Amino acid sequence: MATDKPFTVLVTGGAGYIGSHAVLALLDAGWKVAVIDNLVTGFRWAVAEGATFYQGDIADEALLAKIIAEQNVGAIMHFAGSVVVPESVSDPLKYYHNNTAKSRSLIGSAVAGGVKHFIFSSTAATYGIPDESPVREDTPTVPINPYGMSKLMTEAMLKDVAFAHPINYCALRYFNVAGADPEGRSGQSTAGATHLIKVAVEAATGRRESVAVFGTDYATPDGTGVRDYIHVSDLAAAHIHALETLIADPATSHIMNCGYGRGFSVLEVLDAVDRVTNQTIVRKLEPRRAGDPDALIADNSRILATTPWRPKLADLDTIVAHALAWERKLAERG
Ligand SMILES: O=c1ccn([C@@H]2O[C@H](COP(=O)(O)OP(=O)(O)O[C@H]3O[C@H](CO)[C@@H](O)[C@H](O)[C@H]3O)[C@@H](O)[C@H]2O)c(=O)[nH]1
Repeated sequence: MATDKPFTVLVTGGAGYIGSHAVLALLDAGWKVAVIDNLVTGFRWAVAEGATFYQGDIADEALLAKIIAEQNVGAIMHFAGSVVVPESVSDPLKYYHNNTAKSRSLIGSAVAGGVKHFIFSSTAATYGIPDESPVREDTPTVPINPYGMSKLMTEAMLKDVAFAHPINYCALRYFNVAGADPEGRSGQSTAGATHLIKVAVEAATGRRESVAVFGTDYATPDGTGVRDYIHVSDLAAAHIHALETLIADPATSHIMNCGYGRGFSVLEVLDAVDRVTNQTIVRKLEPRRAGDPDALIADNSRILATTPWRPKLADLDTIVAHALAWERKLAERG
């Protein structure tokens, strides 16, 4: 595609769930895209054809230097990392290695290669169990697991590096990411997923017998946990708006929540899945899962005020319908 964009965007983890959607959104917006992914949890087929693919490790400094030079990389969107919260509790060093140490190496490669812009995939897990919801960016960050801390440490590195070197950054703190590309080009494929909407559509397509409802005694209207579910394609679009805002104004906000500012309970999500599929999935009421806050909803006023990003796919049934369509596609593939 002909492009008026000034440089290539390098997407780390572009074969993964969120990264592959960012690649699609960048290509759709006319950006030139390169992807680096080690394919440990990502899939080669998830990388859109228009992107130049490099299989390798983000901490491979020689490879990064080569990619940055030969692709004229001016921005990095950094998604690569480990993302399973309970695993981060049982194997914290894996998270400090994959998410923190390797990010340190990648940021070093960006500075050495003269990359000017860095968009970082951060998380609402940096807030831990906040005292109040909606959560603002200046709500204290007190992660309750190594996953959240590994991301918060990377935010801290970026802040210090951006002060010392000619690179600017934006860290996007995601709330609960769900759904799939509306055109069916990508989706969430990880086996053994634990995320509610993924689990629920697996049940709706016969890959599981039931869905556990973890806790019915939370301080929420129906007693089940409330989360701010954001469509993965809206999230991908937020990255492009963050990048374009950063290019226009390097002093723009460096931390932005990504959510819709509204929440749904576990039971409301399961009801949506029933509505969309016209069936009733089996609910198993179980005790609370360790470390789950009652409610986690983004205050998204900063990203709305700072960038032109606006939610387009916020309807819960739409999110579920897209997740379901992708799940059916996976089932057909076997
Ligand atoms: O089988 C399930 C799975 C989840 N839940 C509940 O559903 C809600 C959402 O859970 P889940 O989809 O697992 O997401 P979270 O635990 O909210 O964590 C997400 O949001 C975090 C940010 O706070 C990110 O860091 C994590 O990567 C991301 O998984 C919570 O109330 C869970 O207790 C169930 O009741 N049954």
